[in-house]
Amino acid sequence: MDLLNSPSFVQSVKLRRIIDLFHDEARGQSFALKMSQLFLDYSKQNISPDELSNLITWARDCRLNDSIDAMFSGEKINNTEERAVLHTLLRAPSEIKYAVLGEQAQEVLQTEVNMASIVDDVRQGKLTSCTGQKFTDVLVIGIGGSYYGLKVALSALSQYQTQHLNVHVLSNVDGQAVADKLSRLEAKSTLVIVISKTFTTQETLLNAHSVKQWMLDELKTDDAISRQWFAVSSNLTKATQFGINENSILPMWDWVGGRFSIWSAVGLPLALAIGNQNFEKFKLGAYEMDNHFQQADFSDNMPVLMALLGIWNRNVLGYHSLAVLPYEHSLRAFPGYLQQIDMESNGKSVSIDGEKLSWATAPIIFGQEGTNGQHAFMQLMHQSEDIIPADFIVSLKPSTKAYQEHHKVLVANCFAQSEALMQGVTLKQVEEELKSEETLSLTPHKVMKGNTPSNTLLLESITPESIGALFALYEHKIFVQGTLWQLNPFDQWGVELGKKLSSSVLDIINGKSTQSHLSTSSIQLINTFLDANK
Ligand SMILES: O=P(O)(O)OC[C@H]1O[C@](O)(CO)[C@@H](O)[C@@H]1O
Repeated sequence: MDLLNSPSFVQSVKLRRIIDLFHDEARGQSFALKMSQLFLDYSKQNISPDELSNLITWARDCRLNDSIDAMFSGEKINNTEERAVLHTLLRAPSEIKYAVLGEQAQEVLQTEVNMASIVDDVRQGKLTSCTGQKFTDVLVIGIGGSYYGLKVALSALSQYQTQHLNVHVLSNVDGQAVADKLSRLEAKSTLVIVISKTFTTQETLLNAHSVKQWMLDELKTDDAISRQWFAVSSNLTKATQFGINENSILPMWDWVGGRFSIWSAVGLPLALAIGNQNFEKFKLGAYEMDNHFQQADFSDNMPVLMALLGIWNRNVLGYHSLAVLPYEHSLRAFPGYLQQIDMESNGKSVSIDGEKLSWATAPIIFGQEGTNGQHAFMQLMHQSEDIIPADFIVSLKPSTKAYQEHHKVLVANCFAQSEALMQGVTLKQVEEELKSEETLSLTPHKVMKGNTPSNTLLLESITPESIGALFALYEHKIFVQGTLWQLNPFDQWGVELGKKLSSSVLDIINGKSTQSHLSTSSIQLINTFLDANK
């Protein structure tokens, strides 16, 4: 990755004041881009027009276009798992599905039809529980990619949800999380959906077994499982062995990565909440972003620009984190979702061919809904030595008609924070401000470094389309970065050791084995736990 990284050049860019780049009065306008319901302002990034066009040329020289075509045409770009990466197909029209998948497109389309009819039957009360009740609640059991996209989309589109059906998502294996969920449910009116691509994930299976036992204890008939349980998985055998009726299992395919799977039948709980039409609009918003991504020149291509600016901050300016700041209560889970989709995709140090990489890759992603972050970590972002680039996300229209004044204040804070992060306060400005002698000692404490780069993403309003486009925007940004970092963004081998060791620890805890290659620290912890639970 032969990016411009002569130390003197990098130093000159870091010392440059972003605010000085606005001497070019057209900067605000030229460093902004509108795509359907999204507007991206990247003018507060620490990059000049020439530097950006060099980056774009570099991306072209890296044959990024070929990589994009390879993904959309179904090449097995996930080489370590020998899989294609075709989550985009799930939101594409059927003719494109047939063009890429051939006959298998039939199965995909049939699954969409089956899913849509389940949604209608449940929402219209045609599908009822084993006691004949209409369903009032849906409990989703899944983790990681089988949970996060749903969690975000459900809260983001809460205003599009029917009042008759509450959707709950259970991911963590902590018994308290299970107890909390079940305490709000009645077995006779609860539909359960187990989502697991592999149907082997420890947390999901234990949660599913406990919920199954709860329902059997409550309803005392196996009918409950065959009538009220659905599964979404690529492992139909395991799902049926668990006891779910074969006709109630919706397939996933290995060419859909877990963290990119909300567009598949994994979206069933979302469609149940917002209806089939809104779910189609959610996919349509993403499909529009797919077309933009495939067709727009890189200089006007939102995912590519966000990816390149992220690489500029990471690999040229050496910034190690990215703060994701949604000034939108309904998007409060978005930073967590990005932690999975970005850090599980690009959190790697080996190339797609297995070579050790000599450059940095995925940034550390963190964030919180605005304005909460301002009263938490923004102090560090304004005054610590570390520069932490940020993505601000805000809707122009309030999600609720009430409290209009609140939205003005929210938006004002959002715009103010990106400006404050850029401007900062210099020593001279502080001194000028601090008129009186006695406060002069405060001067150094009030200096704010500024020069922190940021993007601001405006959504016209929170709609299924705009949220679909937002998801697809970040999916493609992450794919472009992984490609230009020459790694495989679609596997996650790094999660395996923890899973393996958790089984060894559990075996010791359950007295099934004493043999362990664990450290004396972990052995001590286990013994302390066992003593406490004697
Ligand atoms: O859908 P599954 O197979 O239960 O996996 C859940 C999650 O676990 C992971 O494999 C990580 O452990 C994620 O990639 C995946 O989304």
